[in-house]
Amino acid sequence: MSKIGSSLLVPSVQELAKQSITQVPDRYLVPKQDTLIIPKTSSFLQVPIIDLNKLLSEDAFELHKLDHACKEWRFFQLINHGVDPSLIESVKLGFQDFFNLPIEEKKKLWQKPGDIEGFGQLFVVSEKQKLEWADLFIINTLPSYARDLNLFLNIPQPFRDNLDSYSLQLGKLFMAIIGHMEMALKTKPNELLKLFEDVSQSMRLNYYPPCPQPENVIGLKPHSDAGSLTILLQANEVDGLQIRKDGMWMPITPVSNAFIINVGDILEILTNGIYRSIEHRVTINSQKERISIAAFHKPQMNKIISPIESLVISERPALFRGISVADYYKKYFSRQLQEKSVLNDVRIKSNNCVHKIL
Ligand SMILES: O=C(O)CCC(=O)C(=O)O
Ligand SMILES: [Fe+2]
Repeated sequence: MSKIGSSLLVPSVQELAKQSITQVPDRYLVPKQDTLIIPKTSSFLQVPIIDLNKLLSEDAFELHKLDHACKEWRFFQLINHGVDPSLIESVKLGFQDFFNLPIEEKKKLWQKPGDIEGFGQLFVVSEKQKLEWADLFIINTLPSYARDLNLFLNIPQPFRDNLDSYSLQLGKLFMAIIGHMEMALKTKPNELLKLFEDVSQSMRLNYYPPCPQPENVIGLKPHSDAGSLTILLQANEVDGLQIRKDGMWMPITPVSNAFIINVGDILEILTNGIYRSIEHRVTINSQKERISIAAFHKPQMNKIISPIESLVISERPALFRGISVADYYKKYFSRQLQEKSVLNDVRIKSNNCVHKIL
């Protein structure tokens, strides 16, 4: 498979954090993040919780809740999702061991110049740019024939097999969610689903070490995900994820046994802006490491993405021009992560209507 991007090689932050430094190197120091935060105790703002069991039993109210969550929050937590809880536990434990492998072992799985899979970072396009306080492991997981076997087969067991089962279960879960979104959006049957035949899934394992100056670093800059839907597993009990809500940042504490699901750019394009991608960021803790696994889902690289037919009507003309998935990702990986800048590039600019950028 041809490669869709690369990122400059950077040192491991996990190794740096092990050295008990008191002063963070300049490359990671960012201006203080805007801290307009919605307090966690704010009771009027409840992150939507969607129950997949209810959706599967054709509960009309739950379908309405899903639609509302995607329109108003662009983000929800999913319970009763059907993914095997013992598998999830094994994946969490496997993740810890995987990142705790000796650095010599991890180097065998490090990103190669010109590629993005493996241990490393993303969106590093200049030696001068500020870096995030995190290490990643990136891997294409579905369809299984698209896997880089050199990388995949070098993941130690039993983590490799667990990651394999986890990726298959999440792929099915993704299709179930999209199927329900299609019903909520009242598209023609299969209009969205058919784009995701042989769904392409990649995973990003995020490891955020503790930092002695947490307010001066950022774990993950404000961004929207490029894919259609992200299924995120917060893999330990440390908070850090924040979503942008009404111009403020809202910290998210995962509900137990739930997945965090968020709308990405490609779904915003396909739904003609009815479901919009959500900006989010990750802050760092002074004492504790944080780990998470994001699974991104997109149509195959050669597919053209543009607003689907039933969602383009005279009162709502197409908001985005068509672009191939491959070209979208090439843009995404060729620049620093910056809010919704790539999506804004494919937005149709019209004189009569000012489209909301966020
Ligand atoms: O670590 C998290 O909670 C969020 C990760 C994320 O946003 C991403 O991997 O795109
Ligand atoms: Fe993200």
